[in-house]
Amino acid sequence: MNTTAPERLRSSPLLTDLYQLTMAHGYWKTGAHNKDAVFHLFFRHNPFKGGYTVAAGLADAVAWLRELHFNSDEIAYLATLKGNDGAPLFSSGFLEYLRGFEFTCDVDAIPEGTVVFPNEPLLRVRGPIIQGQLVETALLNTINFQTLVATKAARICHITRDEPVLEFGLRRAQGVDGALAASRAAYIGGCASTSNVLAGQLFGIPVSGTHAHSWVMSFDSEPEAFQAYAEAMPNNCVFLVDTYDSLEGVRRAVESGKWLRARGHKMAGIRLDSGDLAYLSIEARKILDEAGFADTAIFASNDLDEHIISSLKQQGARIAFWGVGTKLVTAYDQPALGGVYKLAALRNGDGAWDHKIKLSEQTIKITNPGIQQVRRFTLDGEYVGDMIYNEDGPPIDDANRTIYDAVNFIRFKPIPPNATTEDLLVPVFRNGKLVLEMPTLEEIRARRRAQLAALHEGSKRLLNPHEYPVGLERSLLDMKTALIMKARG
Ligand SMILES: Nc1ncnc2c1ncn2[C@@H]1O[C@H](COP(=O)(O)OP(=O)(O)OP(=O)(O)O)[C@@H](O)[C@H]1O
Ligand SMILES: O=P(O)(O)OC[C@H]1O[C@H](OP(=O)(O)OP(=O)(O)O)[C@H](O)[C@@H]1O
Ligand SMILES: O=C(O)c1cccnc1
Repeated sequence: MNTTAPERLRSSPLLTDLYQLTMAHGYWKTGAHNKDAVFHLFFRHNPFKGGYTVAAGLADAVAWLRELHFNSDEIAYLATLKGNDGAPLFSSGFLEYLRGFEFTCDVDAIPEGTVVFPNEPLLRVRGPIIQGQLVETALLNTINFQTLVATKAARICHITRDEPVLEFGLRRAQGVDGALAASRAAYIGGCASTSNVLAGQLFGIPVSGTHAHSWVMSFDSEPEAFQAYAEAMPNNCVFLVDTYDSLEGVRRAVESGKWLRARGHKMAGIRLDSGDLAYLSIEARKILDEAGFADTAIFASNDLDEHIISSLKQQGARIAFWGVGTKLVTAYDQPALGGVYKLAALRNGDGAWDHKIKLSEQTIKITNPGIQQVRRFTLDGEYVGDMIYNEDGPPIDDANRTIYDAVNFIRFKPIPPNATTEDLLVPVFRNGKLVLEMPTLEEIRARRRAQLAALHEGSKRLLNPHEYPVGLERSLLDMKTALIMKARG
């Protein structure tokens, strides 16, 4: 077996489900492969029972699409696959087609860092159906996970407010790629730094860290450990105080803090990693303040998430830096976003679009047709509703901006006429060529910050958040209803 360069592992066209290739073979064989189609990527529920979601992962999706071609190793591998009769799974003609494959679609997407909601297309692919189909799995893989973790990070950071959240997840993340993607997404979502040094090098995320229990345990006593650390790392001193007795540990840290101060350095912090973090942080704060170390910060870690942090704050915890690992990078309480990718339109022989819906017993799973765009309405700096409309439909009646719930049509909301508008999907690829100047991570973070600031507090609370209004434009609703009626005979 060939060893493949690690970069190719992440950009390979074989990063897909086999069925995408069997369908591609089918489209090619029936000659339908170049029919123009439109697909949308969306999710049906905000994760973590929350009121919003933060889009992330587009940069990786774009990187994958830019590299989309089949090299000779990949074609050779596909040629080895056999059907259940022992004959080759794919015909040599199809493999030749793949050898010359070029991505020529138009892609529009909602930029990373944007606050998004259920049923909104995060990404839209328009072009030959064989291409739109072949990219499904990789797009879902990159966008689902990073969107999930960026949202988790945003929820945690919303609760800590201005107090920095340090992402400590590498050791518990889902493998190497999961860790890197999680560090990137966590930074987009609002974390201040990562402990993952490779993510620091690759993405330019600030790195930070303290020390572990093993450092303390490797000395005969805790004071010796702190003193040796102060001497070795005088400009990065956060002492982990809970190896034996947390409050006694704080008193011992103060002694090394005095040593640091006498030499012009600073005891940056102490870290609590077990026990009652509210009580211990309050007591530690008193010890530090009384010893003249008011500028020494208290760091805390230990299986934290937004709910525990919220409770700790209610208990008056005096924690200034929050180290969060496992529950952030694994999205512990909801390990998948559930984003899907669905066909919405197919061009017919007359050159017009045939709009498609998928029916389901579950109303929520009935897809929305159209060539969708999302229009966001803002009033006095606050988002008041999002309208999903069909770019192929009649012009939007600006005098009637009512949005209709996609699942329950009798729920609707009129949008005030003086609300300003912004269309969220922007061109990313045109005819297979990248046309979007990709934003930096800092720009993405700034977008997330501004977006969350414009979202009503009620949508951001942890418990029973307000459901942000998202609905269909009237003519799209009418089209959806007609398609459902037609499909049901
Ligand atoms: N005051 C508090 N209120 C709510 N949750 C807390 C509080 N203090 C700590 N926790 C959380 O409780 C969980 C368990 O902490 P607990 O003190 O029971 O065990 P621990 O400190 O992890 O024990 P170990 O010594 O095995 O590390 C952790 O997720 C921690 O963040
Ligand atoms: O708790 P997390 O949010 O995942 O944050 C990272 C954890 O990793 C380290 O613990 P370590 O690997 O030493 O394990 P332990 O604290 O569970 O003993 C650190 O002390 C944190 O407790
Ligand atoms: O720097 C730290 O304190 C750290 C890093 C990784 C995991 N836990 C803690």
